[in-house]
Amino acid sequence: MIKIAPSILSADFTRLGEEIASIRDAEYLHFDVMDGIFVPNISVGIPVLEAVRKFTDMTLDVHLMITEPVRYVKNFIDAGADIVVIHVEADTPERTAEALKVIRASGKRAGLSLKPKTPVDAVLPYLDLLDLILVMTVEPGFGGQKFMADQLDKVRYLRARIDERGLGCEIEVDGGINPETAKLCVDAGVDVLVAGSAVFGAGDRTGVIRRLRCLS
Ligand SMILES: O=C(CO)[C@@H](O)[C@H](O)COP(=O)(O)O
Ligand SMILES: [Fe+2]
Repeated sequence: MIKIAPSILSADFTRLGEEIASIRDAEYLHFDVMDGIFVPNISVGIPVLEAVRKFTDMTLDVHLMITEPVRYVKNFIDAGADIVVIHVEADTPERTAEALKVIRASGKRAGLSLKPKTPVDAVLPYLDLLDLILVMTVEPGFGGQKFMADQLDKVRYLRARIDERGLGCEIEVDGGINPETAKLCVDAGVDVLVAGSAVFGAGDRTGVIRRLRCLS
């Protein structure tokens, strides 16, 4: 069963509660955090995550696009994150492993993401520490960009490595996902589809979530 993770980056922040209520058919709520350094944009952070946590019991999938995330992973867990995804490019290998261990030691799910230009084998040393790998299918920083189909080779490669080792790690894709590109991702072996503009740009949220699951 494919999981859908609407990204609230594309939601109407003046009506955030209603927007979250409109996507309760989805499995995860994707929460993008940008620091203006790791990516050329700044989004929302800990106080907004705390407010979202109070409002919903959905699984909160927090995508940290920040440098040296080990400094803040505990704060995001305390604010209510269920899954904390950091970037493999954001710190040294030692501190990346340390951050992943902190997440798991807190009883939360640990994720690692890679940017389009990062080789797929960058995440392999961390496989035993991971509950989720997030393959970026756009350059991180902005919603509404065009899907990069060449990133699906990474998905196929990771699917094979995860399955041959019998791991439970999920593969998530993020960027430019709509009902057409969702089908390509699912065929390549993706478990979780992040979608921002495709979900929040649609009037019928239930219908678009169903179409993203490739059910109709
Ligand atoms: O992490 C990011 C962007 O950096 C994403 O989660 C976007 O928010 C996805 O938006 P769409 O491409 O689906 O509009
Ligand atoms: Fe994201």
